Amino acid sequence: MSSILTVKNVAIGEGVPKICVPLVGVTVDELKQEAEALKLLAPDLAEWRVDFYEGVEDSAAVQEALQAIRSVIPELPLIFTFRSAREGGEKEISREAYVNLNAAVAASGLADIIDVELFNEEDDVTALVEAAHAHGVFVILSNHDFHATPPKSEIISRLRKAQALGGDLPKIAVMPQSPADVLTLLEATHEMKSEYADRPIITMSMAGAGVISRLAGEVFGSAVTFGAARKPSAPGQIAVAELRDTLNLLHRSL
Ligand SMILES: O=C1C[C@@](O)(C(=O)O)C[C@@H](O)[C@@H]1O
Repeated sequence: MSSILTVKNVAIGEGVPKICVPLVGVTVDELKQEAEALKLLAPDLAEWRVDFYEGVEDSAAVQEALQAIRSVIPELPLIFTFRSAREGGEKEISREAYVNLNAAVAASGLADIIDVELFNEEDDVTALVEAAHAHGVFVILSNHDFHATPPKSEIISRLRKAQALGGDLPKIAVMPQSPADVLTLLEATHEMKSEYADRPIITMSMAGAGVISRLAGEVFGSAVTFGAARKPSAPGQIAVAELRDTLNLLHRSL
């Protein structure tokens, strides 16, 4: 597999890390307004965090919102993400609902990438990866620790598992308790990228201390960085314009 993943015209894994902006609206109207505001920021990708949406448990309402978002940003690669409460998201839904939700969106042709949490039943993960790929949809296999930073070996082992299970973009977000934890995430990223990954990976250390990891992906090996429009979807996301300036500054220095 190539170490670059091209989604619409965006080459993930090449050059400057790609900027993704999350949509976190509760209603369809809010989502439309957010999508309009996001368009002006011209990010490389958008992520719909469906766990914030009031209609998340109603499949017709999810399709309606997805169509509304798509009508505003038809060309932008779109990630569909239900982030569970146990991994820092807004809600918890049943195992069956999670699988059905993601499978329906993968089949709809309205999202380019679905985010599947690695720590689901392995059968569910494999089934969702297969279903997505059957529809030409890519998969982020993700893991989040909102409390701590696991040891380097554990971070690498989770990213390798995500790759082994067929995730097109293995991803991990961890919380630093100290500057040393940020270094652990950066070292794990660099080692994964240089020793094991045959595809782009996404990593970040969250909150203020971790901001450096959202800026330095091109140096250490993370291909996508999440920036905030109005409201961040996780601690440590910075505004898109500042993010872009810093990414470009680092790119020019390399
Ligand atoms: O997993 C991620 C990364 C993230 O948690 C962050 O820290 O930027 C933000 C989430 O919206 C996204 O799904």
